[in-house]
Amino acid sequence: MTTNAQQFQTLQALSTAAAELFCRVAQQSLKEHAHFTVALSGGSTPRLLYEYLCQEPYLSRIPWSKTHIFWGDERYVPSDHPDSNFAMASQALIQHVPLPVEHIHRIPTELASPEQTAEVYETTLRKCLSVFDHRSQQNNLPVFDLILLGMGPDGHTASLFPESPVLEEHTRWVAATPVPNLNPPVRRITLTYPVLNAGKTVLFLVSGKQKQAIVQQILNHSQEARQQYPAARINPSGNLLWMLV
Ligand SMILES: O=C1O[C@H](COP(=O)(O)O)[C@@H](O)[C@H](O)[C@H]1O
Repeated sequence: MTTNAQQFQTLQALSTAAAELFCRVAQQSLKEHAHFTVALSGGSTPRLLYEYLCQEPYLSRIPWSKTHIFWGDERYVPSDHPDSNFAMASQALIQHVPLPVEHIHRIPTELASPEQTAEVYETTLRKCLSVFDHRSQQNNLPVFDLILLGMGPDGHTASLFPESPVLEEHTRWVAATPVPNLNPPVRRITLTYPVLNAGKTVLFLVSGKQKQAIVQQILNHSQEARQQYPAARINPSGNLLWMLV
């Protein structure tokens, strides 16, 4: 794994750098295996990146007809709900680019429960990624070309929250999880560590002064950070990049 951290002065500068990286990874992936697979994150930070990707100079550099979009996590809400990660990405990006509809692999939150949603999404990942042969040699895990992640003020990433039992999940690729301290409780669906850590390039986009101290502890590989902050346990086999503002 190689780790790299970059600090930016503005969200615009961060989003420009992230858009450049997105294009580079997409083009490289196409050379390697004729597809580009990306897992998107939710939250507020990546929205500007998504808006940039549907404009030049990025739009025409992305092989949309060979791109497959997945999600790293989702709230268990309808797909047009204001809290839906799919809805955000759809409004900011997907509706504006020539992406074939069958390449949009959203987390199906219309199913009867978050558990069933997680199971069905895992089956989707297994089917799609075996067709593309995006599997790691050793343990047959799916290997996304690019995984975008964010980090919450409690150190959560995707929907891996501090002290959640899902942090210890080693077998399932997708899991349902409660969100601590929320009333009424909202449930979520998340990719698990084995999948996130199999990513070829993992890019964290983190904004907010209050998160900088946590990121520093994570970058210093402190043992406390590893125990306290789920984001600290993202150690992919591929490249790990942090873009901070
Ligand atoms: O809950 C979530 O938040 C994190 C971080 O979001 P941000 O608003 O601080 O950028 C995000 O990565 C995750 O996908 C989302 O579900």
